This record gives sequence, structure tokens and C-alpha cells, in this order.
Amino acid sequence: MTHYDIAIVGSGSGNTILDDRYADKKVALLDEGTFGGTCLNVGCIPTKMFVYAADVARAVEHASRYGVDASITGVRWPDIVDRVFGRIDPIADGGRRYRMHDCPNVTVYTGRARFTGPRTLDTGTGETITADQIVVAAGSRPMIPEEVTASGVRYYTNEDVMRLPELPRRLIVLGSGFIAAEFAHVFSAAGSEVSVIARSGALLRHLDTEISAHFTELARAKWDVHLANPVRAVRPGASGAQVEVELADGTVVAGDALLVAVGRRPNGDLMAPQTAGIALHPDGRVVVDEFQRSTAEGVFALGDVSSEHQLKHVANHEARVVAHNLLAAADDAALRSSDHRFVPSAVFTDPQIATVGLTEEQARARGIDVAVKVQSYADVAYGWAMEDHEGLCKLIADRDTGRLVGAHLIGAQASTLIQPLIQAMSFDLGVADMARGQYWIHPALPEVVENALLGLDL
Ligand SMILES: Cc1cc2nc3c(=O)[nH]c(=O)nc-3n(C[C@H](O)[C@H](O)[C@H](O)COP(=O)(O)OP(=O)(O)OC[C@H]3O[C@@H](n4cnc5c(N)ncnc54)[C@H](O)[C@@H]3O)c2cc1C
Ligand SMILES: NC(=O)c1ccc[n+]([C@@H]2O[C@H](COP(=O)([O-])OP(=O)(O)OC[C@H]3O[C@@H](n4cnc5c(N)ncnc54)[C@H](O)[C@@H]3O)[C@@H](O)[C@H]2O)c1
Repeated sequence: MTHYDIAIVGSGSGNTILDDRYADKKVALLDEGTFGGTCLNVGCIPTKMFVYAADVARAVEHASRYGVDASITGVRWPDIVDRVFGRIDPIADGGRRYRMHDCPNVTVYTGRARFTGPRTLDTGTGETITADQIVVAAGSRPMIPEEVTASGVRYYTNEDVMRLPELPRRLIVLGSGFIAAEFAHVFSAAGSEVSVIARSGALLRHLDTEISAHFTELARAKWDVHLANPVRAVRPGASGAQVEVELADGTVVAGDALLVAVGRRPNGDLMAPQTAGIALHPDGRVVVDEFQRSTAEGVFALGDVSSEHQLKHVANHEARVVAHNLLAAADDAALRSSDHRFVPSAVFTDPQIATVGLTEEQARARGIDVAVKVQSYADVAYGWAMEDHEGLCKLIADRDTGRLVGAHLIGAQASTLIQPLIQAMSFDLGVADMARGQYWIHPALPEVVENALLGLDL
């Protein structure tokens, strides 16, 4: 049985741990799937490459409002797929070859790893290994509702929908979260008729209620949205459709492809964690402390497998913490904690949405004396240039401290505009200082943030 200093399960964020500090460590890197994990291969990066193409198509569609007449004469879906994966596949392959051939201290195992005892792993390749320290960075997988699996109907997830050989004429999206909102935009802008099926009464309902309601209203104008209408049955389609989804109220939605996007389950449960003393939360996440240590001595976890936030920037942050703590493990005082105080996120749909901190409901529920300002993009000069009537910047501040507690943007470049607000919250910058302690470039779009700050009644 080969013994290692460190074994890492998962080549996504787990792979980023191995910098120069680890050059003299004997390391096993285990992955059952495509090297590089979700973000690179089937997540953040390819989706945003599709989203960019979708944004371009939408810009052409709306060009006439600026006096520029243009029309889309065709969307070459297979060419978009080739462009995206023609760039990504070689990166995954290169990363794998680098670890296998250029890192003499690293052994790559390709198989499903599972624990067979404390700090002992069956690599899924016929070999069992032990290690002084183990990092579980095994990510998450799409959840598939029983109605879908029981139907036997062909369905897609984020793992394969981006490789569809042809654009489906009608796409049914089951779910109403991040993935549903992003792919609905991609396929709709590319020319598919998109139906979105939501169990609850709003899309993206994890967001501030005002933002979620605004997005839902905008979405209903361009997609066939079914709200508060859970799936009763899924079956092969009649009259040419590949699939039919029957909803609780009897509505039947027909489509040529079905995308399932109802959440992702952490992969820890597939690794026999109990045999190694690794506890899981009821939702399947590996239990970790603030130092990313699991309940088993010497075993750390990070990213989707253990985090409340299934986001790549969180996984990256936790990987940096683990990279430090693996080397500092002998000295409790030297350990670093993960910082989850102000975790932002963005949904790259149409329009973009970005958020950090508390929603208005959460702030009020905490008894905070809140000041709220909703600033419309339409009221700033760059918004006029863009003929924007959709964008909003909603800020929530604490009157007692003069600090922001939440920021929520929906509109063009929301994921970029929010960054100074994240910075202010992270570095404890007060609203008044942020608004008037710096220049805001005129007439740039961040004026919407400036005006929202100035509009807070503190
Ligand atoms: C469609 C989509 C779009 C997304 N877009 C964004 C975005 O725009 N921004 C953002 O911040 N986040 C986004 N995310 C979330 C982000 O991709 C994840 O939070 C992040 O990739 C998690 O990284 P990880 O290292 O924890 O897991 P992963 O990158 O999933 O790595 C886990 C690896 O472990 C391997 N593995 C699992 N179990 C085993 C086992 N038992 N044995 C061996 N190997 C195993 C898997 O094969 C995988 O390669 C998106 C996710 C999806 C699905
Ligand atoms: N831009 C980004 O950062 C980005 C993009 C994509 C995914 N992600 C990450 O990946 C995670 C998974 O994405 P997701 O969209 O699958 O999950 P999600 O948690 O965002 O949304 C899932 C939605 O599906 C609904 N749902 C659950 N079961 C259902 C059912 N049986 N029928 C209909 N609806 C049902 C839920 O109520 C929820 O609204 C996200 O939570 C996010 O953390 C991030």
C-alpha cells in the first residue's frame, strides 16, 4: 500500500493547492472525471462563454432602439460549441498532462475514490493508499427529481447540455435557480423557445424579494414561465416533441429537450465518509470548522462538498486556506480561518444580477434599523445612453452604523458594478465616505451606485 504525505480528492479547486510550497511533498491527486473539475469543464467558464454569445445576440436584437438597424441572420450553434470547447478541452487536458508528467512528486489516480478507513482511500483503480493528510474537494453533482428518473426520458444537465449537437427548437428548463436562469438566457437568445418550470412563485427566489420579482416579471415577457406549478409527470412527447412535462394544474409543456437544474448535491456521501469518521450535515455537506477541518483527524474539506456557498470564488478562497493549514496543522495558533462574511454572487442571465450581503427581508428580520434606496439605471446618464428601463441598484444600510449591509443589482454589468460595494463592506467603509470620499467618473455607469449611496436616508 503506497503511503503519501497528502492525498487530494478532486482536481477542481483541490488541484490549486499544489503550489511551490508542496514541491517536496509526496502527493496523490485523485479524480474520477475530467481533469479541472466543474468550473472549467461544465460550469462557470463554458457557461459564461455561451452567455457572452447570447448577450451579443440580444444586443443585435435590440439594436434598432439606438437607430441601428440590424438583424440576426443565423446562429451557428455547432460553431459556438466548437469555439467554447475548442478552448476548454485542451486546457483540461494540459492540466492533467502537467500533473502526470511534469510534477514528479504528484501521482494522479483516475477513478472514484472512497474511504475504507481513517486516512485510507480505495482509489477506484485497484490500488488502496494511505496519507498523513487528506483533502476532500470532491464537489457536487446535479440532483435529478424522481419524476424525471422514473420517466426514462432523455434529459440533460449542465454536464451535457452545452454539447448538444443542434440547438433544440423548444427547450424545457426544470428549475428556477442560477443554472435555469443562465441557460434560459443562452438558449432563448440563440433562438430556442424556452419554457421554465418553477415549483415556487418566483424565479431566483434566493434573492432579495424585490429583485426576484423584477427578474420574474422580465423573464415572463420573453420566456414561457410556469410559476408555483410543480411537475406531476414527465413522459416521452407526442406529435413530434421529444418530451412532455405535465404540471400540477394539468398544463402540459412540450419540448425537444429537457434541462434539469434543480440544485446540486455535495459528493461526500459517495465516498463512504463514515468509515473514516467524517461527519456530514443532513444536506450531505461534509462538516468542517472555520479552519476547513473535518471531524476526522488530518482530513480537510473545501468547496461544494462542504460549503454553504456553491461558488467558485468561495472554493478558491477555501483552497487557499487549506493550502496554508495543511502546512500549519501541527500548530493550532498558526491556522487560518475562512472568511464567509461577505460572499457575493452573480447570475449571468438577462439582465445580469449581482448580490452581496443581506436581503432587505433578512436585514429587517435581524432587527436592523434599515435605510433602503432603489436607484434606477434609467435615472443616470449612461442609462439614457443605453435606453435602459430594466436596471436597478438596491442598497440596504444600517442607520446605526452608517454601513452597508446588503447590495443587489439587476441590469447591465451588474457583476462588475457590484465590486466596489463588496470592497466597501469587506473593508468596513462607511456609506458617506464611499459616496463622497472619491471621484465617480462621469458619465459612467457606476454613477448608478453613487446615486444609490447618496439616496440612502441615514
Ligand atoms: C453550470 C454551472 C455554472 C456555474 N457558474 C458559476 C459562476 O459563474 N461563478 C461561480 O462562482 N460559480 C459557478 N458555479 C459553481 C462552481 O462551478 C462550483 O462552486 C465550483 O466549481 C466547485 O469547485 P470544487 O473544487 O468544490 O468542485 P469541482 O470543481 O466540482 O471538483 C470536484 C472534482 O472531484 C471529482 N470527484 C468527485 N467525487 C470523487 C471521488 N469520489 N473520487 C474521485 N474524484 C471525485 C470530480 O470529478 C470533480 O472533478 C457554476 C456551477 C455550475 C454547475
Ligand atoms: N453564476 C453562478 O455563480 C452560478 C451559476 C450556476 C450555478 N451556480 C451554483 O450552482 C448551484 C446549483 O445551481 P442550480 O441552479 O441547480 O440550483 P439552485 O439552488 O440555484 O436552484 C435550484 C432551484 O430549483 C428549485 N427546485 C428544486 N427542486 C425542484 C423540482 N423538483 N422541480 C422544480 N424546481 C425545483 C429550487 O426551488 C431552486 O429554486 C447554485 O446554487 C450556485 O451556487 C452558480
